[in-house]
Amino acid sequence: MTDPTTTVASSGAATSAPLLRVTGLHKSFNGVPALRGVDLDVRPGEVHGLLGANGSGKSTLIKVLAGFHDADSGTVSIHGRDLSSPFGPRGLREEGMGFVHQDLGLAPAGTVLEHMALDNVGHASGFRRVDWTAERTRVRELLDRFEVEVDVDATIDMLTPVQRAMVAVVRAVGGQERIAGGERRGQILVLDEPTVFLPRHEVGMLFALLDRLRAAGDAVLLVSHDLDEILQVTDRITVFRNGETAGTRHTQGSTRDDLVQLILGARDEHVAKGAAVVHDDRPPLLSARGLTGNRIVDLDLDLHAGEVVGITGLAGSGFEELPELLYGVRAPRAGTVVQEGQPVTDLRPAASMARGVILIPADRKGQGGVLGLTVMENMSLPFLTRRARGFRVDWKAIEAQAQEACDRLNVVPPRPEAQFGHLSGGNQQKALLGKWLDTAPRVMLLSEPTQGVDIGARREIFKLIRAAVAEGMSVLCATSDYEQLVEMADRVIVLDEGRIRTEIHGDDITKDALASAVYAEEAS
Ligand SMILES: Nc1ncnc2c1ncn2[C@@H]1O[C@H](COP(=O)(O)OP(=O)(O)OP(=O)(O)O)[C@@H](O)[C@H]1O
Repeated sequence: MTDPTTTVASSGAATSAPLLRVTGLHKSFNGVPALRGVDLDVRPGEVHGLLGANGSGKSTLIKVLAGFHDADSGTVSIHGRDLSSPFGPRGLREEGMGFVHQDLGLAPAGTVLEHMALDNVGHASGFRRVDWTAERTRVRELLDRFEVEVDVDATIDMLTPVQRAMVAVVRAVGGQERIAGGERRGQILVLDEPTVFLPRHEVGMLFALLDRLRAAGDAVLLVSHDLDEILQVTDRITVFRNGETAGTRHTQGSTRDDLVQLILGARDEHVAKGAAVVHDDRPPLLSARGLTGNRIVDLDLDLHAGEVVGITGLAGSGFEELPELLYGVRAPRAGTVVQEGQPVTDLRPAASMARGVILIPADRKGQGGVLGLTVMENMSLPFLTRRARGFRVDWKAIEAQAQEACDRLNVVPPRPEAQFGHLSGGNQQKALLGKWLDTAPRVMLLSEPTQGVDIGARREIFKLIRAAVAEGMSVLCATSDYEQLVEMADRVIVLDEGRIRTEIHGDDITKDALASAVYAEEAS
């Protein structure tokens, strides 16, 4: 089923000898294979995309390279030198690899200088005096070289999101430069979904930094689920499918459909949104009047049965805040909320849940699920009391329900007893969504619901949500993912500085229309 790696003649980076070559790498967890002989090569001066459905093995490969897991077999060669796992706790860092994970690994109170110096200080053997003057010069030079304009004495919490991401990138590259010493070798930087937490308008700044790494002869392995982003920024793309390499393509000449086909092993199946049957003859399921929060100012909103309402805007425009205000995670400064004609007096999460209003937060690891519990335990949390008879909990019924939900949602692995924290990110999100849909909510408040979710699973999630909406649920979806809004929303509200700038309906919701509404000049 594996399609041999395509080698297309091209100029420059794509034809030089690889900086990193992975051959036949295997890794199983408790006898279940996660990597089944993957191959990958990354060349100097290229940004190489790594794509694959949730659970296809991308993170497992990165964790092997980073020394977090040992591979069962296979080789990795860097700069032409063959190495075999285990690579030790520092992984291949000493060999010139740097890793930037989604959370960036930066402490809010630490300064840029402290973070960048940490690698040198931390790995010196025994006690060593830190020559702060020399470190300051080195760090400034490094930041200047990559044109990252930040004050080395600024603490991380003073930086913008993209500045933080750029510091993490330069830190990863700089750390290896120092370790390698002497003549500068090409570095290999692994970036795991770096744009997920970035405001849309800042993504370009990070990509410009990747261009500078490319020009310096470094290589970047970029993991992402965003096909447009991958097509925009990479030179070549490797796709994993079920722990195998499904193929490698040159980006130039590849289309979205080609990639979807490689990822899913099937053609893209667009889910038609269908005409919404909005019940605006009845009282809205949820209304807000004069709602004011930290960013949102005096907002009026009605959510009717049978509709998906999108809300978007620039980062900081307030759209991110709305689900939390309506759910009661944070108290509004002013305004009223009415549910089906009844004023809401207790606007707190537990009371919202009891009224059938649920929130699925963006940060699923931090807020949505309990990593140490099983899938079944996570899925059953919302209705444990309903499944209890006296002091006894009907675990058989819970297990049957969890199994049914895993099958329906295509959760991999489809085992309710699997530990939730061992599921890939997208599968965690599907499991969480499944549990909430099973509570038959009246109103679902979503915040970036398919972040880190692969294209196949996204479609499944959209289908489930549309089905629940057709039954009379109402959805508010706060996201900066325009594609998601095009696919899902019946109308989209665009916020600007906390106020409604415009509203786009039905077929007028296109990526272009959303982008121009979001970025429109103040004059509008
Ligand atoms: N520590 C672990 N224990 C057991 N199984 C694991 C562990 N880590 C990963 N797996 C399994 O290995 C497979 C590959 O997961 P991996 O996280 O590498 O996928 P991924 O491609 O990174 O997915 P995503 O895009 O969702 O992040 C999955 O089936 C996952 O459940």
